[in-house]
Amino acid sequence: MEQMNLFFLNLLLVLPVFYFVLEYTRRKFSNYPPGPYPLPILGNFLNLHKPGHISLANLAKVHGPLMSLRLGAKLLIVGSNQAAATEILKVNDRVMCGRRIPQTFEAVGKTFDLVSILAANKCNESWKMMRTIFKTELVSAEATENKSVLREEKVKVLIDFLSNNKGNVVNIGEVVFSTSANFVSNLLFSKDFISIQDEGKVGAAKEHIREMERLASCFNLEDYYPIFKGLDVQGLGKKALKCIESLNACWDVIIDERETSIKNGVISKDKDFLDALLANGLNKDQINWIFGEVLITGVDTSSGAVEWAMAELIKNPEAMLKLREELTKELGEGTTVKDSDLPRLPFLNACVKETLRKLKFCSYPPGPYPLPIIGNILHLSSNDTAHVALANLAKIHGPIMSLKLGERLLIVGSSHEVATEILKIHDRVMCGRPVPKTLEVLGENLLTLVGAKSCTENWKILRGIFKTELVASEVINSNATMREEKVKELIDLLMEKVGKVVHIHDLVYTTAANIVSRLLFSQDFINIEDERKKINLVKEVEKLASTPNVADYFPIFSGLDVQGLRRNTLKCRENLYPLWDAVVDGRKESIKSGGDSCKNKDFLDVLLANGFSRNQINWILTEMTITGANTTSAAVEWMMAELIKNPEAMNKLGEELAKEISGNIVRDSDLPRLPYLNACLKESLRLHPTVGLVLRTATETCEVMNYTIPKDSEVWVNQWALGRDPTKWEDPLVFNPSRFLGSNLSYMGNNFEYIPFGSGKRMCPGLPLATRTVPLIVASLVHSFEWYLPDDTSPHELDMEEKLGLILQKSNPLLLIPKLKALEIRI
Ligand code: HEM
Repeated sequence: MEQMNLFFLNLLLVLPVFYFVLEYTRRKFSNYPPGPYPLPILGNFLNLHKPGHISLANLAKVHGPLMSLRLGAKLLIVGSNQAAATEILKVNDRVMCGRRIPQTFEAVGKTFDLVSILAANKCNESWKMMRTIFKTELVSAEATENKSVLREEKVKVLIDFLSNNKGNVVNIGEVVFSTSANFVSNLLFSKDFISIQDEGKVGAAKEHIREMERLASCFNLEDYYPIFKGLDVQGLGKKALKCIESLNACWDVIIDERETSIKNGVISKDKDFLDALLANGLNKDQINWIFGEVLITGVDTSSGAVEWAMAELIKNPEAMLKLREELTKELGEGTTVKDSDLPRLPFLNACVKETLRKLKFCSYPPGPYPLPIIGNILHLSSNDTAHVALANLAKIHGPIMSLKLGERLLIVGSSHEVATEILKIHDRVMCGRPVPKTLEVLGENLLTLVGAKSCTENWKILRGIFKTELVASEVINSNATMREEKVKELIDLLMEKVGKVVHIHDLVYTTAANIVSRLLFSQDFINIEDERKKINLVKEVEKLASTPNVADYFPIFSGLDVQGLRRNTLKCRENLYPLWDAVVDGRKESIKSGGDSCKNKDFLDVLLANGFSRNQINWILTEMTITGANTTSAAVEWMMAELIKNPEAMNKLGEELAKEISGNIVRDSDLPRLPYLNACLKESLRLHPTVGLVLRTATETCEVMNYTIPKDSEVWVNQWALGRDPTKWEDPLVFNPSRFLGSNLSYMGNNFEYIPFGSGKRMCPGLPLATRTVPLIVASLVHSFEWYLPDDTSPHELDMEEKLGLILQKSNPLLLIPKLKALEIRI
């Protein structure tokens, strides 16, 4: 056995040495250009941690303008100066005319016997034929000149559309996409492809085109490791086939119509690209592919350039003014720009050139080194919880960072400037929320606020109902007595536990869940005495929803349930939904029998009146209980922990309560007279924002702090890091409620150094309820009892370790012993 171990140990030592000797010899005798040393198997992948073009530019500074790198089993040569470019693209152009086609499209090519311009791997006969047709039919000087009227017509449709939408928000990228898609489609087959009004269709076609682009640029193991060739382990080939089929369906009808017309002898005198392709004997699949290629290369690039040019002009009012002046001077007020006017507009031309120059450099924010395949997952699985790990990374990489989590791009903002850009300036775009694949098992049409992937119609309706039925100020005021009653039940229970150790979070959880359930369906959900089973059920759903699901980061796993999360979610639903079923059935019965007619309508009544299904209602009741109960109890637990750890603050709060509260019970109406209590709440939320990270997704591509944030990237704002930013807070780690006394700083989402409730469209709608419930509970606990740590632990030994699930909670639950105050406070 020992000998075996020794053998393997020797092998381990010898293999790397052998590899480096081999690589050294190969380099020495192969005369490849210089370059960074490749690692075994991986090669130089780790050298490309920034967006490829930037890493390569940096490497060229070290290794020279002509470099060689190894990517897995592939050799890559990179030229980075004029001389290298001339040698590659001019002197050796004949030899260097191949193009690498990603393996992702290998299956597509084989299935459809494609001909191609963009994706031809060499300059073969079919490529030559296609290029000739392309040049003569689409982009020859004559064709360009002939089509100037067509271009002007399409631009006029755009201008008319914008004139009809004066004062409305328009998505420039989308409408220009239609204009440029129709211009190209008229060249291809003499028809508009997309109606400018039809945003939905624009979206679908655009999505297919974008998906193709994404798939083409996706890292595919097969490209670099021949051992994987043909296996499609990442499922990219399968996806590409599906995407092509969806794209093809868009113009199959057009090709069929044209073929029928030609068969029937109906031939238009203006021949177009489609006529030329058919005349050259291309079949339908081949034509579909060529249409796809031309649209991908022609439409998205032009509409993207217009969108960026407009964004630059809006961002630079001086340039916009100068351009307006040029247009007025050359063309006069209010005239339409003609194709023939362009040569007289040098500043316009300069603006386009400058946009294209900048576009070349647009890149993702900096960030730590992503490993192949797993990306930066290890950076978030260190000993620190995600918010702390990200705050530490931000100290190195800056307040806006990009990380790769498997195949997902994650952008993280950690300063108030970045938070302002994400949650205020780009709020409309950043209003998506990442939703774990685990929850998809609950059905497609979930009724959800927190889990709405974007601000859908159902989300709007639900947020409206939430605001009017749960947190409108008259509702909050009229429910004050209910909240006081629930808190009194908690205090009464604690009276029976005087001298014993109590679990603060669990006790308050019941109170908070019942306050929310009273608002939702006018009943208690959990028996205050002890209903651990129900608490556990709700917490289990929460745990499943917050457990990272590999399928979210590696789409290859999306059809599987490797961690059993979906199976367990279904199991949980089986146990939880019957509890809601009983509530909903009871309500329906009572509505039928007319018994509810004199009762004030609650949230459930409104959901039923809006015709939401049983499955939808069950989920929203689950979600509301989770968000309402857990955030409130975690906030109370943190606030009590800080008060215990800081006896001075506890004494000061006790004094304020003794002075201001006339009876034994703290009332809701007392809260405005308790500024120190309010300051304690704010300070506790600063150090322990209950959500930790504000999670969003970008619903469109946009630019934040001059970096590109692509559509569908996850965007997190680290509110924990904002609350502890030493450039914004004096002694940021010290619990000092007095910093908020006399300060205007509020949690209403306008001060971006302090956003415990988030900000913008998706800001916490429960704020009015939380900011009345949390201080009422804490004030009642402090006013009624003295609090001690078990086992004579001294306050400063209390640990404040955190754990981050859906919310940021105390890692070790706060266990305290209540003792009656010297002057007994009880009614
Ligand atoms: C101290 C207590 C609480 C804190 C610190 C808190 C914090 C937050 C934060 C940071 C967000 C994300 C905001 C964003 O994306 O900009 C959020 C969302 C949300 N919160 Fe709260 N929350 C609290 C209590 C509550 C309560 C009591 C309820 C309900 C009864 C609630 C319901 C919600 C809902 C429904 C959302 C999702 C809104 C949407 O996506 O449209 N929260 N909360």
